[in-house]
Amino acid sequence: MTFHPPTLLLCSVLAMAMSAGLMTLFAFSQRIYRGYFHWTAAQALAALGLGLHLLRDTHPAVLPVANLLVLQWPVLLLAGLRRFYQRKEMTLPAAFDWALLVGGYLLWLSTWISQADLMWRIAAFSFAAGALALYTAALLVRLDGYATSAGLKTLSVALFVSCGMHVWRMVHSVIVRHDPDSAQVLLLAGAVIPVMLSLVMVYLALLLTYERTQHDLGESQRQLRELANIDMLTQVPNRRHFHELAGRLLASPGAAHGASLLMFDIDHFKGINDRFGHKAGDEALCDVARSLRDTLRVGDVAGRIGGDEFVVVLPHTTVEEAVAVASRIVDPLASRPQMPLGLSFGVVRVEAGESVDAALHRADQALYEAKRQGRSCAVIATGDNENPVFAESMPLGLMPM
Ligand SMILES: Nc1nc2c(ncn2[C@@H]2O[C@H](COP(=O)(O)OP(=O)(O)OP(=O)(O)O)[C@@H](O)[C@H]2O)c(=O)[nH]1
Repeated sequence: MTFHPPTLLLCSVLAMAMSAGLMTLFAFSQRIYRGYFHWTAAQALAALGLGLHLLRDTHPAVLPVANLLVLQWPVLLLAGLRRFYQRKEMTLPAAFDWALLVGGYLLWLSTWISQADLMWRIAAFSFAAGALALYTAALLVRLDGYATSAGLKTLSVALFVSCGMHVWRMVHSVIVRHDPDSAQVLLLAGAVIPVMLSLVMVYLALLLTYERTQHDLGESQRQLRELANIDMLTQVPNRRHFHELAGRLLASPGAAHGASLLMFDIDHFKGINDRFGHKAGDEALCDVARSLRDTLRVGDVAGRIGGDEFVVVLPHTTVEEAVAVASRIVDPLASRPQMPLGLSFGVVRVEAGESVDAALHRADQALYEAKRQGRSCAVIATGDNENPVFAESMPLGLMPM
């Protein structure tokens, strides 16, 4: 089978122009990301470069422009990827891309000027194009998102294949140079490579856009969940989320057995707000939350359930051990340089099968009793919710304010 070179070239140009057109159309109808226009420009310029090849027999002077437009493709593709991904993710700076393009182009240009033999000219061009494809593929596989991106994997495979075809084309143009069948195959390869890459590029641009949209959507959902669950001031779970977490914890087999619950608040917090201002009050709340987070183990569940009111569920912990935890929460707050803070605690054991609300109710009564007994202390409540029995308060080392 023989091919008619101008017809083959025209088909390639049309395919590339259509892919550039499709990408442009997509850009105007969808939300696109940074870098997308570089990819579209790479396609359009390569199509233009191939189109100029149609004039090479009648106007040989167009060749230097035509080949530069074809060779730029991997470098503009990388420029787009550098904008799409974080700049720091690429292992080499952009200057390397452009230096390689200039080097490859000058190699072909000097061969074109110095060699009348068409085969050597083809070999030089294939060498430059193959090196650029290999370099681009090597950078892609080192990207952080490579392992999870079908688009990047497809593109890198296409680039490796393209590199292989260029090497094969180079070897054939130099070694099997006078075989007419080979000339046909070389011609076919020269037309197929750009079309293959441009089709992969359309797929990649759509897929990367889709992957980025999915990623952004997941990130927004994560942020929304955080906004709905976490108290923004203190960064501990809010009341609703605490109920969820504590309910799940107490329902888990074994965890409910031997769990304790601590409810505490800052003594005379209203006075702190009134005397030092709301900002100082907010800072006090943040310091309490920090001490709470630093003290808890993995598996403990804490929450801010009111203005200055916090609660903690400690699985596999006796009430005596829970009082020791309370003391550890208070310790750093006692040496606060701005003003020492006093905390009062209600401590209860969570009975097997008991709901979070029932345990909270008893802890609230114990906290009230701790306030009544002079604050800066912990009171353990036993018995049931109707008839709680309060133990003697245990001071937690802070002077009452
Ligand atoms: N700075 C600040 N204050 C808050 C916040 N939420 C609630 N408050 C204030 O916290 C104070 C809570 O005070 P009270 O519940 O009366 O208790 P208290 O003054 O600590 O008194 P005792 O608990 O009896 O020792 C109120 O004045 C609320 O306005 C907040 O997010 N930031």
